[in-house]
Amino acid sequence: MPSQPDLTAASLHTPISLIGVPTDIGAGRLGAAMGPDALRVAQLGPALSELGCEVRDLGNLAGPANQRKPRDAEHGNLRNFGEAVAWNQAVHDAVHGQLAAGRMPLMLGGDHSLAVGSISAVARHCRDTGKRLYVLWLDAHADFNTPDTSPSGNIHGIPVACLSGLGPRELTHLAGFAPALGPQSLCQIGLRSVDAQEKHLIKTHNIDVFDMRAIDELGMRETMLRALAPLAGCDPSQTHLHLSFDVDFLDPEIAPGTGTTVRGGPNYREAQLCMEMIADTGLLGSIDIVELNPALDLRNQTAELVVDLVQSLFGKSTLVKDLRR
Ligand SMILES: NC(=[NH2+])NCCC[C@H](N)C(=O)O
Ligand SMILES: [Mn+2]
Ligand SMILES: [Mn+2]
Repeated sequence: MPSQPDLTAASLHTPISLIGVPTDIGAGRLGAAMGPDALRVAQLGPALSELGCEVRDLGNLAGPANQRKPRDAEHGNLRNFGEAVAWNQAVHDAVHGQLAAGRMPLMLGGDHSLAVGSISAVARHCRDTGKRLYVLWLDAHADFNTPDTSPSGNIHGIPVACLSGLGPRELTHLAGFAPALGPQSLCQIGLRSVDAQEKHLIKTHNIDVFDMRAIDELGMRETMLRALAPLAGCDPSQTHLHLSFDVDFLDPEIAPGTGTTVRGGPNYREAQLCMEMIADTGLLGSIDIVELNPALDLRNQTAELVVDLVQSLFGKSTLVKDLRR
């Protein structure tokens, strides 16, 4: 029997701020800008209140309009660069403000480019407070392209590189320093579609990766034990765990509502176990939910699944003999 986690730990009691980021400026197709509302329709806020969390919905951030442009040689051959920078500045400021106020920011995306802003803000907060930062990146993709290697020019494919200090200064230095994230502070799980040059970068940067082959071989339990091992024994008051959850991490059979599906992802129970083991750490300090695309969803089923999984991050459990939940 594994030792029981201390469920009185901080994260269960940290008040939550929902922050809508209605943009798909970094994605190849339109629709993720409607993600925040789909999560609200699926009752994300009430689902967390039901678990005893204090939840405040701060509404949607404002940002530039979705004027989609072609790749632009002046901006590293990326698409919609200026707009993505403006959105990320807004995200950075909002997240930093909520953390400073002692609240847990939960981003309702929006495409994955927003993670540059959110994680930069978390990194800045951790530097200000002397906390140790650890990021779990759940995704079918590595999002480790640079402007030079990106096959698409889509900015949602480059956030991990930007956070690692590779990319345009406007995105690498949002926190005021770079890199926002050292390789020891990042672990990627669920990868199954990684471009050749991304593989090279992951290797040279020595990023911890549990790809789908690892999950197949180890199972989700052992994968998560290993992914969370660097946090063993950490003092909750000195440690900040950030979860960046790309909906395409999930198998498209259960989560069709996202723009870049890749088959062969975690199933419902594997995803639940993953969330429950993250919850058990008691260290969760901030979350991105990204790439939900209601235009591609079926009767909001992907949004409802995400709400179900987020409930597991906050203590909903299938453990029968644990009366604390
Ligand atoms: N956040 C995502 N869904 N990213 C998909 C990235 C796909 C591809 N690697 C690219 O750079 O364009
Ligand atoms: Mn992805
Ligand atoms: Mn992603």
